[in-house]
Amino acid sequence: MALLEVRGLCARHGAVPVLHDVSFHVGRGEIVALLGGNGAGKTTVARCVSGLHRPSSGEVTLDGRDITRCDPRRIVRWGLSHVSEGRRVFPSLTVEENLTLGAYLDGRRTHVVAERREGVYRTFPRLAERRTQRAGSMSGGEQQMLVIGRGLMSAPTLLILDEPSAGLAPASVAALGEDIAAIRAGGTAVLLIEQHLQLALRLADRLVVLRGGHVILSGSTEDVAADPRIGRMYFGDGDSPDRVVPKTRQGHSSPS
Ligand SMILES: Nc1ncnc2c1ncn2[C@@H]1O[C@H](COP(=O)(O)OP(=O)(O)OP(=O)(O)O)[C@@H](O)[C@H]1O
Repeated sequence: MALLEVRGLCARHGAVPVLHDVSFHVGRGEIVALLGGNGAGKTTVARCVSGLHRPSSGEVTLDGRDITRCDPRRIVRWGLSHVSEGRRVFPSLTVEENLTLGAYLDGRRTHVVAERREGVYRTFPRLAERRTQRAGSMSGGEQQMLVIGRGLMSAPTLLILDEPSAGLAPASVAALGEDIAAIRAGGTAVLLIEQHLQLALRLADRLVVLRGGHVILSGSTEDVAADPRIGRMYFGDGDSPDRVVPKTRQGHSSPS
C-alpha cells in the first residue's frame, strides 16, 4: 500500500473545473515530483491533498486512511505537512519561535517540541546557528530552510513542498536539493512541486506531469524524462529530449 494515494481527483475553482481525474501515488520514503507549467493545477492538487481545498470528487488516502475533505489540522496530526509557496516566515519572530509554531498542535508537550526542534537543527545546522535571529533578516535560501524546518516540526511521514526553489539563487537551489535529499534520508516522503526541472530530475524517484488539470505523464523519472513530450514542454519543439535526461541519484551528470 502506498503512503499517499490520489484517485480520480476532480476540483473546481468556483464554476471552473481545474482538475480532471487526477490519480497518482507516493510510496513510503519516496520523492515524487509534480511538474507542469503555470496554471496546470499543481497547487490545487496539493491543497486538495492537505484539506485546504475541497475536491468535487475523487479520493485521497494517507497510510490507508481516507483523508478526503478532512479538517487540515487532523490531516497534519495523521502525518502530512504542507509547506506552501511563498516562504511565509513570521519575520519579527526568531528562528526558534518560527520552528516552535510548526508544532502548535503539540504545543503543550514541550519536551516533544524541544526534541523535534533539535531534530530540525541536526538536519539544518545553519538554523541552529541562527536560532535567536529574527526570521525577517535572513536570506531567501535561509528563509526557505526555515519554512521547511517548520513543516518538519509536526513529524510528518509525507511533506508537500510547493515550489521551494522559486526565486532562489543557483547556489541556494543546490543547497535546497541537498536538504530535500537529507529529509528523505531521514525517512520522510516528499511530494515536490517544482518548475525547476533539473532539481526535480535530480531528486525524484518518480514524476507526475500535469497539463490543463490532467495527468499527461507519470512513471519513473528515467522513463518520463525520456518522453519527447517533456522536452517539448520545457524546451520547445526543436529541442532534443536528450537534454532532460536526469542526473542519476548516484551523482552522474546529465547532458545540459
Ligand atoms: N483562488 C482561485 N480562484 C480561481 N481560480 C484559481 C484560483 N487558484 C487557482 N486558480 C486557477 O486554477 C488553475 C490551476 O491553478 P494552480 O494554482 O493549481 O496551478 P499551478 O500549476 O500550481 O500553477 P502555478 O505554477 O502558476 O502556481 C489555474 O487556471 C488558475 O488560474
